[in-house]
Amino acid sequence: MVVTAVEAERAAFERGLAGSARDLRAAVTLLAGGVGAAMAAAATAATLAREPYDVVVSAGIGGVFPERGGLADLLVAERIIAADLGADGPEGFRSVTELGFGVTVVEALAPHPLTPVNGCEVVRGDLLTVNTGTGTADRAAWLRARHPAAVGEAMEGYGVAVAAARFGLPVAEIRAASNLVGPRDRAAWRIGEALDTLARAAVPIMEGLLG
Ligand SMILES: O=C(O)c1cccc(C(=O)CC[C@H]2O[C@@H](n3cnc4c(=O)[nH]cnc43)[C@H](O)[C@@H]2O)c1
Repeated sequence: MVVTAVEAERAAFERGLAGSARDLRAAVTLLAGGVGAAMAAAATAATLAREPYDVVVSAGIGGVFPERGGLADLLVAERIIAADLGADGPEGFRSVTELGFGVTVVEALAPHPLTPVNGCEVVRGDLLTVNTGTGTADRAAWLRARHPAAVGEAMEGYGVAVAAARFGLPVAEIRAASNLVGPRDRAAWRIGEALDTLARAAVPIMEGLLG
């Protein structure tokens, strides 16, 4: 099953699968589950409860750390990390794991091999799940310092990962970079190009995961 946040991402993935030689479109359930980890977790869990699946993929657009990649690159998670789930205080932020409440880091299936998709680089590393999209250099620097292996951020991966784990299933997260993580610059977002990358990556992603 592939879980996106919004319909445009779901449709892009479907468009990509429609071109597959083997009938991947029939083999893959595509779900637009909503924006944010809570919406993603609820939608994923509700769907997983209805029928069995082999693997769950969180897919969509996301922000890329500019020193790790560029716009329209494909980001592949090696780990999915809830980056701002915790508590702030005078000594700084502590994750819920550091507070003794749970797990904020989930190992991900990173499909191999995933070679450049129509000229776009494939960048592997940690993908951060945030509740608030980064909009300042300070926030980007804070995330970078806490997560040196992070390649990008989005808002749903951890929710999908938690739901998949509840059903004993492996999870992957794939993001096509629509924007840079840093000071807010909405005019610089390249959502159309990112959706094209997502469409072109759909078949290699699913072949990499399903074999
Ligand atoms: O308007 C803004 O400044 C802004 C900043 C970050 C995120 C948003 C969204 O509306 C994101 C909603 C949607 O897109 C994914 N996404 C894409 N890029 C990012 C990002 O840099 N940080 C977090 N989420 C991102 C996200 O997964 C949501 O599904 C607006």
